[in-house]
Amino acid sequence: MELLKVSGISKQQAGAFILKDISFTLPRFRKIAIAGETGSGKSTLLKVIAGLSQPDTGEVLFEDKRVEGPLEVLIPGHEGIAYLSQYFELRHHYRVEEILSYANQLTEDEARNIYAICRINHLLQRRTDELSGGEAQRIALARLLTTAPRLLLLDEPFSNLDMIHKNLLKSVIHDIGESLEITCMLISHDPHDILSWADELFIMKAGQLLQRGAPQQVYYQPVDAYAAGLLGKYNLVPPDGLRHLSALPGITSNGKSLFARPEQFTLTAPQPDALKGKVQAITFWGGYYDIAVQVPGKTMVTVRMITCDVKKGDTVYVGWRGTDVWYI
Ligand SMILES: Nc1ncnc2c1ncn2[C@@H]1O[C@H](COP(=O)(O)OP(=O)(O)OP(=O)(O)O)[C@@H](O)[C@H]1O
Repeated sequence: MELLKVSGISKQQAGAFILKDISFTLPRFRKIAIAGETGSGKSTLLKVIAGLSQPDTGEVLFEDKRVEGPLEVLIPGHEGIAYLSQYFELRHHYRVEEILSYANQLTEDEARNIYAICRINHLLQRRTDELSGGEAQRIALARLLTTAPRLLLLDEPFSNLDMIHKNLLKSVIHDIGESLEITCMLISHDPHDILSWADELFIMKAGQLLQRGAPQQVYYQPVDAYAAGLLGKYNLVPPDGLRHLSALPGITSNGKSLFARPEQFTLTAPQPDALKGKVQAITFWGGYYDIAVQVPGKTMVTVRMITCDVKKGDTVYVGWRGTDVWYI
């Protein structure tokens, strides 16, 4: 049985589509990351799935039961689905333990396990107005988890967190997936948050589901430049430029543009299947360098290297690392 079946969901606002004919199914215990430019409909999609936003057409089935929208029920929401908004609120002036015990549908041991996973044991005696933003968020998350959801929807959980709290929350979300086996859909703008975590990526564009696939697939085989750009830097060599790169093994001129991540190129010793070029710029990013090289046909390519022993103006040779070639 599928956990979730979304069929033909559309929603318009002032004549424009916020969501347009979205359909997909999800099995249990999956980790789905949703990426898309701002305004592409990510939050609205999660809210429709949670029963918090009313679609114009289409339906959501959760465990074979239709999720009713807010216009159809007295209290919006659906049993078994938990949605954590970016704008969550905890009731003021309560002790954390009280807030948690109101929502709790679990045994004491199970609830303790969730508090441990969410790293909030040390906060239970605090009042809700004595918490940092990151602490309050983990409590809001624990509160949702104690309602025993089977589907957890997280709307940009990493925004507004510093690196330390972001990493802490990443560990929490990782542990939720591992130990509680809850299906989770998460929205994030940052490729670092999602590529390593998700089983599958959903790319949204203008209210539509543009691409769906494993992180490696969407990263190396995006359907277009929009999907490519959401996941990091890339090279796109148009057909005109590609005619001059035929020295690279496996690369052909087929009227399309060559798509390549910077790490698919490398700097190499002079050899027949490498492109002679000149270094135009070097950018240090901490763990690697991006080296902009002008190759034949006046094409600029970015080559990513862990070390860098060249300087601007040097003549270099650009090789292909032998990974699959992708055209868009
Ligand atoms: N309640 C609403 N009333 C009117 N327009 C809305 C409403 N909610 C969303 N929209 C519009 O729908 C579109 C999609 O919004 P949504 O918040 O789903 O996008 P998003 O991809 O989550 O964006 P972001 O990354 O900025 O959060 C936007 O153009 C937004 O202005």
